[in-house]
Amino acid sequence: MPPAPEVGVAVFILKDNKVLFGRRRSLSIGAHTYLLPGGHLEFGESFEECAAREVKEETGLDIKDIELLTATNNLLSDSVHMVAIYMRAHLLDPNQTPQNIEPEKCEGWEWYDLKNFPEPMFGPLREMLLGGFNPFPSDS
Ligand SMILES: Nc1nc2c([nH]c(=O)n2[C@H]2C[C@H](O)[C@@H](COP(=O)(O)OP(=O)(O)OP(=O)(O)O)O2)c(=O)[nH]1
Ligand SMILES: [Mg+2]
Repeated sequence: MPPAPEVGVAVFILKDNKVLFGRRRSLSIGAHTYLLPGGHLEFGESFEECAAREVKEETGLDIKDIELLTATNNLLSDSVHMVAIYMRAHLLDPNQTPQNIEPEKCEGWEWYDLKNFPEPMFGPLREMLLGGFNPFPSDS
């Protein structure tokens, strides 16, 4: 039997007109590419709870106004089928700055303008962004 699909939750944290990305170290999926903060959905968690937990664990940031945006469904390798749930959120305290809490996994977190997003971007995210996906609220 092939392994079951996994569920990942990733968060577009919006600050002014920028979004937070971090470049992944050589471990695991998406090695050396830029990803949003996020991780696997745990048993019984809501998407919002998972988003807040992963963002806190990886960046130390507290977020608010956590909302569902979209999902992707990708075969990332022969053995990994990932359903990724994309959320957006704002900083609870706009003056808070991200910390690199898992330096063994991530090179560091930076704010980027999506018109000029960093490369190499994680494949499924690059497809979304090149396709014009906009995580910002339409009234912003
Ligand atoms: N972090 C993150 N994961 C993403 C994104 N897009 C996407 O498909 N994923 C998928 C691939 C990842 O392997 C999967 C889970 O995230 P992760 O790899 O960061 O997992 P993690 O180690 O932080 O968390 P965990 O397994 O310890 O719960 O979600 C994204 O933009 N950011
Ligand atoms: Mg992660």
